[in-house]
Amino acid sequence: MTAETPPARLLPALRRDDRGLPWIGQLLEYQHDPIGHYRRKWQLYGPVAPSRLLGRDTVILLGPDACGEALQNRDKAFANEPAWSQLVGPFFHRGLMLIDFDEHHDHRRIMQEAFTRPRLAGYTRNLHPAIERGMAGWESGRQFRAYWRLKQLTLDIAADLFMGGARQTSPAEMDRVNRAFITCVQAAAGIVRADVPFTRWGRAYRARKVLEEFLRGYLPAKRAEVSDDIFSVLCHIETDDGARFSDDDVVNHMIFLMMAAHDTSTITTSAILQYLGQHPAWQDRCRAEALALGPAPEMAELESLVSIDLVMREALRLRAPVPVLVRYTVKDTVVQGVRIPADTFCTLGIQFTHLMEDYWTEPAAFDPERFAPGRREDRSHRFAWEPFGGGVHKCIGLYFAGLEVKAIMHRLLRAYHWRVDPGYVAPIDHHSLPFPKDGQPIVLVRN
Ligand code: HEM
Repeated sequence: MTAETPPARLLPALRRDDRGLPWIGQLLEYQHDPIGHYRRKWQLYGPVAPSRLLGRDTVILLGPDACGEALQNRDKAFANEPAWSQLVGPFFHRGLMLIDFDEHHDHRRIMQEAFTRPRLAGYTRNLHPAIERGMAGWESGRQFRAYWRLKQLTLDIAADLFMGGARQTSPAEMDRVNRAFITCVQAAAGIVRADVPFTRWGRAYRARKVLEEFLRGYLPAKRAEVSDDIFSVLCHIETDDGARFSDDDVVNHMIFLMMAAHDTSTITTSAILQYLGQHPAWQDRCRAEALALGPAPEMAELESLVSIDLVMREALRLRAPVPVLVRYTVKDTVVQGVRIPADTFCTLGIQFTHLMEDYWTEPAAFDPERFAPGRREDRSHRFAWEPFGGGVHKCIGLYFAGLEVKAIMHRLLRAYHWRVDPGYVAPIDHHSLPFPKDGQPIVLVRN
């Protein structure tokens, strides 16, 4: 501590009237209205707020300064594995997000090789046929639930791009694998957190086994032959000094990547669909850009879709697919002058930051121009806009995600137009990642 640094303050005590239910604590209040809950916490305690969740004391970090400190993690006090493993650990263990410090650095260095620009350009070329196949049966003029359609689409894209279509797999087997992924993701919302039959966690333990067996079955073939799907890429990539992934690493990373890639992209595309349906002028503007390109644009062309890019950024702000990050302190640390003891579970309120009036004008309004040159409200603070996280665990797939979302929107806009009631408010389920409970009904009409 320097002479000017004031001594760290103690974490405020949790008020008697702010404890929630026995054991569950404030989980239900969060799930009912996350932003309202965090706003109240911010008013009561400021950026480092005490809470109680599922029988344990928890700290909520609010605002870009507090979240930024944890993400930068200068004193290496915040670890990912002990935090995320409590939410999704048994099902996504040893995925990149659930590895820490030196080991994480080593794995990330290898995985980076799977996301270089030439590789991304290759994935982009494969995206278009996968999207075309996935959207082939979409009807015109009839209502359907957009969220579930898009979820199926992103799963199909992932099967193609990540596993090379898993060519010897029957549709029934692929369906079983897709359902296993969904089951693992849904485990995050489980209250009973053990391998107990008929619970979300119990089902997810069995689903993880399905995924492991499936991927292990393909491993020898993927090791033997080089192809441009991510499964094969993970089998063959190597750093300059010869570091490679073991078979276990490949299986663990594949399971995590499939999970990380599909729900997040589904949430983003479905939010964009809603906002463009409610803002026809933006839809027309985005369509004009999409029509100016050919049917299967290259990576650089997708990157030139300026309006779709602005809309995507705004959708990620308003409906961050990962609204909260979690961390666990492996030693005492200080955030915003408040001492957080070792062994504390912390949540970082990313979505809350995205709606703070200090950094955004009319934060609840859909206004993609706020990201345009000249305004750049996302630069109001280094950590004002963090849908992909920050620091060493920042999303490694963020460019891939942008390309996938733009490729889907490019095809949708060229083929269809649609309207959504301006008064429609998506009824969001906040049990794990935020999704519209009504499946987001929509009518797409062929252009
Ligand atoms: C709109 C889409 C996406 C969003 C909003 C998103 C969001 C995030 C966030 C917030 C993190 C940080 C987690 C933390 O700090 O604890 C993260 C990490 C990660 N994401 Fe994404 N993601 C998206 C798409 C993807 C895609 C498409 C892939 C893979 C192709 C991917 C792979 C990963 C991986 C491997 C990590 C862990 C990185 C590490 O720990 O080093 N994500 N993502």
